[in-house]
Amino acid sequence: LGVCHSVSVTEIICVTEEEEENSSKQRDDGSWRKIKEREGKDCRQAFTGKKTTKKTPRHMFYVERGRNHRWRCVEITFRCPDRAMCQHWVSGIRDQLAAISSRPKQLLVYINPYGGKRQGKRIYEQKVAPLFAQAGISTHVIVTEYANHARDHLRTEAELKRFDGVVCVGGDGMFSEIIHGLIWRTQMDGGVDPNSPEETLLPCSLRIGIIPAGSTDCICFATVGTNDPVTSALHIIVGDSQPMDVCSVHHNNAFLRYSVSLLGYGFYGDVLTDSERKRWMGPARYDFSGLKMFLTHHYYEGTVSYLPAKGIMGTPRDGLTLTVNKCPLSTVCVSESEDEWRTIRGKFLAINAASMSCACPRSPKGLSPSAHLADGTTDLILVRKCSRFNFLRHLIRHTSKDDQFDLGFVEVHRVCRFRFMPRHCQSDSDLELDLQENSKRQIFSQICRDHPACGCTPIYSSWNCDGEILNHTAIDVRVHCQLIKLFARGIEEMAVFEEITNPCAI
Ligand SMILES: Nc1ncnc2c1ncn2[C@@H]1O[C@H](COP(=O)(O)OP(=O)(O)OP(=O)(O)O)[C@@H](O)[C@H]1O
Ligand SMILES: CCCCCCCCCCCCC/C=C/[C@@H](O)[C@H](CO)NC(=O)CCCCC
Ligand SMILES: [Ca+2]
Repeated sequence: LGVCHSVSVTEIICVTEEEEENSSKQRDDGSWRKIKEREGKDCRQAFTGKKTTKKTPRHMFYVERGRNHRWRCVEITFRCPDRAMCQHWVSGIRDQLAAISSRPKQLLVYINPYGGKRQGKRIYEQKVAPLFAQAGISTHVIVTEYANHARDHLRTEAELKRFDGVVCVGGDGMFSEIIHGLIWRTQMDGGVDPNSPEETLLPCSLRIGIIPAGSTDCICFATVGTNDPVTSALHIIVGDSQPMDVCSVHHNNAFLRYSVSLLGYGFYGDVLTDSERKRWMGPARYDFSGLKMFLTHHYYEGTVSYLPAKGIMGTPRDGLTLTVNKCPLSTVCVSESEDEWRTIRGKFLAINAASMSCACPRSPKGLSPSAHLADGTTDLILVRKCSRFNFLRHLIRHTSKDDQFDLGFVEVHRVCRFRFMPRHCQSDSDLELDLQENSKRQIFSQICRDHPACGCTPIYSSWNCDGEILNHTAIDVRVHCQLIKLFARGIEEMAVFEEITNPCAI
């Protein structure tokens, strides 16, 4: 009593009416249902000014915040002796909900039934579909039958005009399929050539929701704050919008792939190559291959050149984390002239470009904790050849509050473009020599597999591009600011429960 409980209209999922009071009753469809009474006390008072009434319960479903950024849908029952007054409230709430134009009404859903622990279909059917139905969202669901099914459907067939958004049920690999389909389609429809690295790409208008059902799910974790299907479904229903950068990756002016999370050469490339052979292990394959590649301790030589970002977007060492929809005021590569480029040659254990924090349950603060999702930059992290002990210190710091960049062999640059050239790729004659050298080394490394201390190292690693292996090692990467939008709002600071305004609402 005397407690004031308020719910923002933007966080109401729906209101429903029951025609009779708290007892078993017959519904129009002939079935029987017991009305549950829950938590209605405070709000019942707000509606009636009286303590108890017994007529015409109205149920309101709304978002309640739990721990660790999790959201739940909870129900409140209102009772009111005055039917007209009650009706007035219900239709008032419904009108206000209908006026929120950012809420999706029709969604195109792709489910990868083989991602993560192969639970995608069950997760969607049991946890997500009932919420969408309750919120009055209609869906067209496609369960994929093969890899790239979703990408190809989006590229050519999907009737995108019918929908307000696309939902991806799966992991980072499935999300990657969705963005490849959507970005490609958007460029084709707008007459832009996605093969040219110099083209300014057209932003995609449809928002994407991620229902996590993969192995790492780092894009969901880093944009919502948790890997929880119900939380993601609620962010979709309330119509959140979070813009996000996308990197295009080219090789010799030919398009290879897009990346939104990690582009990693060396350690993360090798972990991925090794773990792909162990898909049968499920998510544990990354731990196994991670340990193996840590022990293997390969380093790679090459040249990294980059265009530093300029503007007011801070540095990777700021120690700030992304908070709710704080969009950058300005970003950017002020000039793209050649003399702005910087070049670093060396021997690297890892070259990582993190366009967002890459936070995931393995590393709750991520590869680059202050990386912004939507500032048009990526954080280029160079880990030079060092001892196993030092590399372990660097890795362990991803799991604690310690700064993983505060080590002599690690450097980090906020950039909007970069290129990588493996050392042995620099000219055709070099390449021939190196191919010979590489095959010799590979024979050696075969022989020396059990003796990692002897230092045999293959010449090339591979690029891990959001969990997919790239076919080329020499790449040209460019960040496209806010090319896509998610049904998310970044990670909320726990104190910010009241009205949240989006300074760059779209
Ligand atoms: N029906 C399907 N059959 C086989 N592969 C599929 C199918 N649908 C999608 N895929 C592919 O499965 C791969 C893995 O999917 P997903 O990303 O959902 O799970 P994951 O790899 O376990 O998780 P994460 O990417 O988070 O590590 C993706 O590259 C996707 O292209
Ligand atoms: C001794 C303890 C050391 C612990 C060190 C933990 C450091 C973890 C950093 C995690 C970074 C994840 C980056 C995410 C990349 C995704 O785009 C990609 C696709 O899902 N996942 C992987 O490549 C899977 C990558 C898996 C890496 C292990
Ligand atoms: Ca970024």
